[in-house]
Amino acid sequence: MDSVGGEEAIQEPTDHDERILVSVRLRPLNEKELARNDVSDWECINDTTIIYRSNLSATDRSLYPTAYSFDSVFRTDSSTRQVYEKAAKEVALSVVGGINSSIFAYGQTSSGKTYTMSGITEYTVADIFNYIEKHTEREFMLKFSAIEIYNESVRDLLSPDCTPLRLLDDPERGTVVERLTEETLGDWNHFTELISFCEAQRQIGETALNEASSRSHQILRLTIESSAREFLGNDKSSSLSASVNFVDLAGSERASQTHSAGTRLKEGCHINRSLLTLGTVIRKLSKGRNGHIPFRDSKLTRILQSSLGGNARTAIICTMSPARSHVEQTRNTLLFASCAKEVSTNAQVNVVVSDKALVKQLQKELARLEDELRNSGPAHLTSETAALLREKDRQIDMLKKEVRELTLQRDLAQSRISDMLRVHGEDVATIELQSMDPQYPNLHMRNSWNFENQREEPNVLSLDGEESVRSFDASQYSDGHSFSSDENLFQLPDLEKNLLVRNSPPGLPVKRTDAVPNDLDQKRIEEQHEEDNCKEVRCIELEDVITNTHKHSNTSDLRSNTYTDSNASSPSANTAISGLIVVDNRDKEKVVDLSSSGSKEDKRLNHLHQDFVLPSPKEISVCMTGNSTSSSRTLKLSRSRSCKASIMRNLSSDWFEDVDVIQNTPPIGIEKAFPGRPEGFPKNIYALNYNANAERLSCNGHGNSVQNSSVDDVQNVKSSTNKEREGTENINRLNLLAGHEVSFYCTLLILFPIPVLMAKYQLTDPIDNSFNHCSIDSVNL
Ligand SMILES: Nc1ncnc2c1ncn2[C@@H]1O[C@H](COP(=O)(O)OP(=O)(O)OP(=O)(O)O)[C@@H](O)[C@H]1O
Repeated sequence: MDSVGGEEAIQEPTDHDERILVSVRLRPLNEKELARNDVSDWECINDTTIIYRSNLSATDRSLYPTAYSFDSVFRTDSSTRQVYEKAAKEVALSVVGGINSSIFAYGQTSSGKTYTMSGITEYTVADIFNYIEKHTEREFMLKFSAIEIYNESVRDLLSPDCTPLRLLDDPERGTVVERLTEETLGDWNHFTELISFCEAQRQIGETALNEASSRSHQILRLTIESSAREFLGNDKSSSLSASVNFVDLAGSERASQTHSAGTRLKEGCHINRSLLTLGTVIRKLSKGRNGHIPFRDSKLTRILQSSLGGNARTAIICTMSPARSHVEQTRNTLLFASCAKEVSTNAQVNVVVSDKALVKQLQKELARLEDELRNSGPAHLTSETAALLREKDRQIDMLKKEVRELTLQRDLAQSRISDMLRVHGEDVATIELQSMDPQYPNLHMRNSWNFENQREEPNVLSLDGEESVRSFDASQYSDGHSFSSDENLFQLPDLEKNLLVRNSPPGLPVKRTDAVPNDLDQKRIEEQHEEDNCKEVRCIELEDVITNTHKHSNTSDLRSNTYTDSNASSPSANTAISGLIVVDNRDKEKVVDLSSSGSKEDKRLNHLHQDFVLPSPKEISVCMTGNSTSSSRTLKLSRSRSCKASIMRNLSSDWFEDVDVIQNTPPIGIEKAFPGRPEGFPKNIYALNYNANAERLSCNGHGNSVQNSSVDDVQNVKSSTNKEREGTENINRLNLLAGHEVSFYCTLLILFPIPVLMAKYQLTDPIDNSFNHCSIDSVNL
């Protein structure tokens, strides 16, 4: 039911909340009460106040009030007409003005609810008929319906069918009863017939307190629709529609008082339960509409929801018995009434617009909108706006032409660039093929660029395979460092290459140097990497600074003493720290190539190695005792560009020239006590590799005489350098001391490059290879 405010409102809508009108009616003592000499303890002292006259005990006086005030109180001698006139008429007759209204009768069983509500219903209907008769300018339509809620089932009292009815939620009308009979009320007689029919249908039972006790809640509804006869059939036609509910509640009762059992007891339970919900709703509504109101906890409150706190005017008449025997039930009724008078409703006039009026109104609105649309067309464009649009169109055409020209120029430039790149790529390929070393094809397998990046940022590639390869040799280090070892890469060049290619992330290009580059940039990058690769060479400069006289100097001591300020974290730095490794990628690549190639040279080397007998560590230690105990040296490691340059030169044929020089280098005096090593031998160490066993042996102190000798050898080398001028005399002394073993060394050195020997010894038998123990690389002499 729409409530949009009407053009024909016959009553001003109530824009403010209105309290429920609450009255109390006190009935006289009935025959049964008089028969048991029950006394009346309640008295209406005025039109609004009722008091409890009996003397209360101290306890009851603190618990219960003695006076209750309401909108109206009616004495025992008050007629129903008086109750209606004062407590219900105004509210009930609001329905004729389009306002919903409800009249409740609430009280304990046999208190006079039915007696009161029957009279009020009749008076109301009678007054409505009178109103209709007086307002002939309006056309009215009355519809009557009646339901009862018996044991929580809704029943149509105007229908002989006792089938329970369902409750539906209508968005406009709220809760409605499905298939409820609505009888159009014709006249007074018709009304009385319907009332009589409803009374006959209602569930009535006999209890100890009431011979004709209503065992159900009864709701009689009268709906009134009215329209002004003046506007009937024209555009201004509208109607008012409202309903008035006459609610005769079942009486609250105590089974002990009603002596109910069986069916009556069951009825009493349902009655009390629904009344309890009604009391809860009223109590919550009396405290405001905040929070949840349990309207849906019972069908009674669900049906009366709008009447209790919505769009309706409501009046509650509480009936009570004055008998002392019912004082407790009477107090409950007064408590309910006290809460109910705090509840507010907000009733509004319900105006129903007719379909014809609604169509007229919509057509008028449509015409207005169409006019607005026509008036906003292009005909109303000003000349200034049209000129602006033409200018914009001209600019758009110019921009389109410019875009076409630029597109042609771009395509031409791209074509030229493609031709240049094609020609340039062929040149680069030719250059790269020519630059590859046919003797060491595997040198390109190890890309220095990748190697450099792996050393600086090992996590970039995150190659599991590579890490596993590195960890293989890292485990050999006695100090537990897991840094990468270049030697590991050299031992497995092909594996690394495959891993790099296979395991490289998609976004990270892995460059293989065995592939021919296709542009000059690639070649430039490789050259740059080769340059960077050379920078990786660490050189060890020996200082003849005698810091102490450690008798058993070893590599670990050297490391701890020398690199006290070394915080290098790169693998290169770590390598240098751990084992005094000097890395020259190119040297290593050559070593790998030679060691893995299985060449004749390699086989010869193996053969020689089998026949090669080194002096025992003990013998060397004895021989070196004089120098090793006299001084130990602090090694100072530093980058040296000159060292790098020297190494790069020695990688080629210059290396053999140096061998000749070394071979001709006169021996020095130190070799007097070192019969197993030639004087010039250290000069040719380019890439000596640290071996874990070396460090392990070095920890053995005096037992590692070879390790000790390696340090002394360095000193001896420098000493010998200073003494080369002594000539052939020293050579003879060296030959005398070294005997045939020294000669064998020299011969071996002449026949094979030192790096080949070093690599071979390291790879084939790293534990017994005494060269590894020297751990000195690239000595600048
Ligand atoms: N104000 C009154 N004056 C004289 N008699 C009354 C009055 N109110 C009620 N009675 C009588 O009391 C008896 C019980 O009344 P009524 O049936 O209306 O009570 P009730 O509240 O409807 O009971 P129930 O809840 O059991 O239906 C009836 O016989 C009725 O005539």
